[in-house]
Amino acid sequence: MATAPHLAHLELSPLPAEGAEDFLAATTRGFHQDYDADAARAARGVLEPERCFGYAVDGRWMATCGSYTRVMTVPGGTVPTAAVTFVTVNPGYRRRGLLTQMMSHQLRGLAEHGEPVALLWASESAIYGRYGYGPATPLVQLEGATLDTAFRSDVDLGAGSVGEVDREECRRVVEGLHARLLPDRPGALDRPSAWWDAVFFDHPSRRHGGAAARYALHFDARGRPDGYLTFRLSSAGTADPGPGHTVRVAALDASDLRGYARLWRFALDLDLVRRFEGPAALDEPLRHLVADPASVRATSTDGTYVRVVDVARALEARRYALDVDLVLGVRDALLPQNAGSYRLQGGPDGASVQRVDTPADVELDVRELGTLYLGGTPAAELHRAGLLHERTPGAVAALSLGFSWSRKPFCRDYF
Ligand SMILES: CC(=O)SCCNC(=O)CCNC(=O)[C@H](O)C(C)(C)COP(=O)(O)OP(=O)(O)OC[C@H]1O[C@@H](n2cnc3c(N)ncnc32)[C@H](O)[C@@H]1OP(=O)(O)O
Repeated sequence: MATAPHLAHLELSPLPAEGAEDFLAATTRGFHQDYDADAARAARGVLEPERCFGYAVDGRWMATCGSYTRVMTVPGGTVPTAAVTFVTVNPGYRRRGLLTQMMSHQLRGLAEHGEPVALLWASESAIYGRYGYGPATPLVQLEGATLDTAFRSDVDLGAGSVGEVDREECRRVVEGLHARLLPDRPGALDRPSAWWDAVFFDHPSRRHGGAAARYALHFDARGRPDGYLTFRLSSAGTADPGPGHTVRVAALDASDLRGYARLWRFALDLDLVRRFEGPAALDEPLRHLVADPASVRATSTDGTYVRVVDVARALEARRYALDVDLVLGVRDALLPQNAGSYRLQGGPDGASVQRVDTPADVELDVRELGTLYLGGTPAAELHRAGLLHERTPGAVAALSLGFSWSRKPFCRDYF
């Protein structure tokens, strides 16, 4: 007979090297999804058991947590990053502090292992601030009517073309392109080889009512692929073959603007399609290509959340748009060893950070530092909201300019 939750003995345990099955089943249940053997196989391909743990009762996981070893692009560099995932607590065990225990345990472990930054997608935006995670990569949901999206007459589509290809051909091109485009996009993650199967995994359970994923490449004037598009058509309400589909653009990128523009035209000009939607970066060029800017509606939401686990190493990993020399006073209730005053001397060529005893120019919580870290939100905005305290006049303006970057952060990888 199952143990009653209020009588269960709860002790954090690591996930054994073998036995991921029940762990994955518990996470699936935690997200109210049906267990699917193919999806579990795909998840196992990237699972790092030594980074997973939780609470088991009667040999079954009642709370789960884990992370992946990734590297994230930051302005002008990269930083080793724990991509946090699998966070669930079984309904019988909720709201008795298990998540808080798991978050504390995980953050202490990351600090010990020297991983300076943790990153996650929050299922609900109210959960993770209390653990020092700040919303760092604003995510924009684009949508509109395809027939309204004519481009400005001065948009150059170049002399290339777009053609549909199968998944394997697209994947080969994207693998090369991703490595080339990665350094230019703060917030983006590297993709160790096992991740490519996960990125191109297109199981029906992941389609959210849409049809199977389709793939297209942009070929430059000489026929070389230099851009790609992953899309699916939502078939909701369109059982008959007439017009009325929505094209969901899952990913679109190219090494130059002409390819980018032509890929969008391909998606927006699909016959029988009347609406488009898809996730994009805050600085998505599409909004500037259309003749009628109102034809592309953009709703901003929270994307990934950053948790700075080691202030000095995290700040040294990035570069700064302008020279900054500031002392930041950082509060960190969960990782007291991370709290303190740090002198940041940085600029376009690099940065150095030292712990100091001098008074801070700006005081902030580690959560706000996470929000600032990738340059997605200016410090002045947080200051206006009362979330930073300026002790030296002008310090917030300097922080805003220094932390800004030429590209907005964006993360295309869901984990
Ligand atoms: C990175 C990822 O994997 S994101 C996925 C997160 N998981 C899910 O959304 C799956 C469904 N939800 C769950 O499994 C659980 O509700 C969890 C994991 C979100 C929370 O687990 P619990 O063990 O109940 O959280 P715990 O008891 O430690 O609560 C800690 C605090 O967070 C608050 N909290 C917990 N969940 C939520 C929520 N969904 N929304 C707002 N606040 C929340 C609690 O009220 C509590 O607040 P307090 O410290 O002020 O008292």
